[in-house]
Amino acid sequence: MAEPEFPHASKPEGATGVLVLANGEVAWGRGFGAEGAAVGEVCFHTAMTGYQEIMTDPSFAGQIITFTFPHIGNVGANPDDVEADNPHALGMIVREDPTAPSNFRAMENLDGWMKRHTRIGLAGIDTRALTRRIRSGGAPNGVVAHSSSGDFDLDALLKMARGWPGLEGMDLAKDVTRETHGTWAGGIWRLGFGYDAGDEGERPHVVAIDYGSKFNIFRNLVQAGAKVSVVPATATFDEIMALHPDGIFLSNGPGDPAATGDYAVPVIRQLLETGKPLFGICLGHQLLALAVGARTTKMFQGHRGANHPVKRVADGAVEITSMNHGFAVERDSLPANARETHVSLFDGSNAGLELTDRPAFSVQYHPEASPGPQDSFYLFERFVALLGKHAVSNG
Ligand SMILES: NC(=O)CC[C@H](N)C(=O)O
Repeated sequence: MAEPEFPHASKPEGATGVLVLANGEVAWGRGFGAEGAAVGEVCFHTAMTGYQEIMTDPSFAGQIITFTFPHIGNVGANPDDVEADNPHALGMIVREDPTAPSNFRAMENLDGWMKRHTRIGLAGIDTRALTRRIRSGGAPNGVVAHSSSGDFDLDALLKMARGWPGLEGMDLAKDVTRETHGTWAGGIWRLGFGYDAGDEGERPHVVAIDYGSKFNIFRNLVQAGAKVSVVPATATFDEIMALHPDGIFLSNGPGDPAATGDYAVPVIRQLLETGKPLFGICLGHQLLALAVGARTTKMFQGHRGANHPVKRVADGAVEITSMNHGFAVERDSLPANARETHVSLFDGSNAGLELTDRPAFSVQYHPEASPGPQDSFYLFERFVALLGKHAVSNG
C-alpha cells in the first residue's frame, strides 16, 4: 500500500487501521495489536527508546500515543520493561510496521503484547505530519480503530471522537490507582496493609500516594535508601498517618489535576500541616501546587519525550529530563511561600517548586526516567536525606 500524506480521506487498498480526529481528519494505515476502536487524546512522544515503559505508564490513561521515532517494536516485549501491571495508554500510532523482535530479552513481539493487553496499534501513518498537526493545532481528540477485515464505520468513529469530553476536567487518577495498600522493597511488590520491614532495618519509611505511579519511582526511592508503602489515591489522612510515615510521596498520574480536587488536595493540605517531608512528581507536583493555592492549566500540546532540558534555578545547571505532561502549574499563581526551582528550557513553563516554610518540593518532570536520562536522581537522594533529618518525630 502506498503511504499517502496525513490527512487523507480516501481509503487505500489493504487499509486495516484508521485514525479519525474530532475535526473530521482521517488517516488510513495498517492495524496491529487488538481489534476494535479506542477514543482519547492524540498526543506525540519523542523518546527513541522505552515504548513498553511509555505504554504502561499510568499517566497515559486516556491518551493515544504517536511515536515520532519510526522504528517501534524492534526490541519486542518483555515482562521487565513495564511501569505498571498493564498498559494504560489506549493505543499507539507508528510510522513503520513493527518488525520481528531483535533482542535477547524479547519474550514476545509487540503485536502479540498489544493484542494480549487489548491495546490498538496503527502503523503506516505519516507520524511527522501528524506531529506537525498536533504542534500547530494542539493535541486533538480522536479514535484509533483496527479491523482485519478492513470494514470501518467512519461516521460512528467520528461520532465517538466528537462525543469524548476531553482530558480537561477529567479525573483519571481514581481509575488507575492500585486499590490495595502495598509495599515495595527491593523490586518486589507485596500486597497487604502496612510495611513488613523484613531485613530492611532502619530505613526511613515513605508512604507513597498512588495516583497512577510508575514502578521505577518505587525502585528509585528504595535505591536512595527508603522503604516504601503505597496507598490508594483516595486514602484518608488518618489511613496515611496510621502507617507512621517519615515522609510522603505524591505520585505521577493521568488526567486533569484540578479534577482530583475533592479527594487529593484536602489530604495533601493536612499532610503539609504535619511538617513531614513531602516530595511530588508530575501529577504530584501539580497537586502540591493546588494544595498551596496555585492554579494548573491545560497546555497546548504538552511535553512528552526523554530529552527535555530543564534549568535548575538555584545554580543554572541544566538537567536533561524525561517528561510526560499535558497540564502545567501557572507560575504567576504560586503563593509567596512557594519558590520556583526548575524551568522548562523548551517553553519557559514551570518545572519545579519548593515551599519556603515546609520541607516540601516537587518537579513537573520524571526524575525516575524509565525511559530517559538519570540526571535528576539526586532528587530522590535529597528527599531521603530530609527524612533522616525529620525522622525523630516519626509517628
Ligand atoms: N505524568 C504525569 O503525572 C502527568 C500529569 C498530568 N496528568 C498531566 O498530563 O499534566
